Amino acid sequence: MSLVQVEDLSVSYGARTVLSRVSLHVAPGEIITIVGPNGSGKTSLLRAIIGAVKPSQGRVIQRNEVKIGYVPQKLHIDETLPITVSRFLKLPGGVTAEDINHALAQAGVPDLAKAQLSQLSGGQFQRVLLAHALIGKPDLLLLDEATQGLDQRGSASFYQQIETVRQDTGCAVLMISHELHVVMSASDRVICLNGHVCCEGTPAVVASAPEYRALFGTGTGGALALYRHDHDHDHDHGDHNHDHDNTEAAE
Ligand SMILES: Nc1ncnc2c1ncn2[C@@H]1O[C@H](COP(=O)(O)OP(=O)(O)OP(=O)(O)O)[C@@H](O)[C@H]1O
Repeated sequence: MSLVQVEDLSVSYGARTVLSRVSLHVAPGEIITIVGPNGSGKTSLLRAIIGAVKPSQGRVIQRNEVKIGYVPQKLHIDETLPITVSRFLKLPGGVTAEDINHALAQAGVPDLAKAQLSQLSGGQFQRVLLAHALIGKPDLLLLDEATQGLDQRGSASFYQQIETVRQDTGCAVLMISHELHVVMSASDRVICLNGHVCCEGTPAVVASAPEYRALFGTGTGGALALYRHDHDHDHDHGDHNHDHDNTEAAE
């Protein structure tokens, strides 16, 4: 049974509809990447799934007692606030030192418990946010542009970490990619959102193509893949202003 089922979901802010009749499901252990242009409703979709935004139509059905870990797009920490990683991870309450060490190890930063939050690098901070989401032992991890601000190698390394987490815990992952055409190669499915579900499919893995190497070098360990939209189907919508065909390497 699906962990989460989104049925015919629409989301509006005032008179403005930003998501229109979106349906998708997430199966246990599956990795799904959502791509789409800025403002296409990606964050709104994740927020609707966690119940932070009310649908104007349709519904989100969660499997009984499903646990969701959410890594938000941005988290503003007051840099003058002295707070250690360990203290930050304790904030949900009822969290033991063992839970913290375990989550940090799963997130690939076992030695950061005593570090100051404000002194972490971008990549370390993302991993601490990941650890925060992992503390509740989620069945589903929701990641909103978790690699934004990281360089390609940093993104690849983060994606490899996510893959390890999936292998170790069996959790499903629904993540938003901040790039239209580059996704985690371990994605089982890629869904392109543009207010509605524009199209979906598997990522074309072209790690050996010269174009891919030119873009990403060879040091990413195959964690990144280009995604090419598969346009077998018709597009009746007039609102497609993003470029579908810049990844010739996937041909
Ligand atoms: N709370 C809100 N109130 C009003 N409008 C909002 C709100 N949140 C988002 N929007 C608008 O809804 C649209 C979709 O936003 P959303 O953040 O879901 O898109 P996104 O695909 O995640 O964008 P980005 O890639 O830029 O992060 C945007 O035009 C945004 O300005």
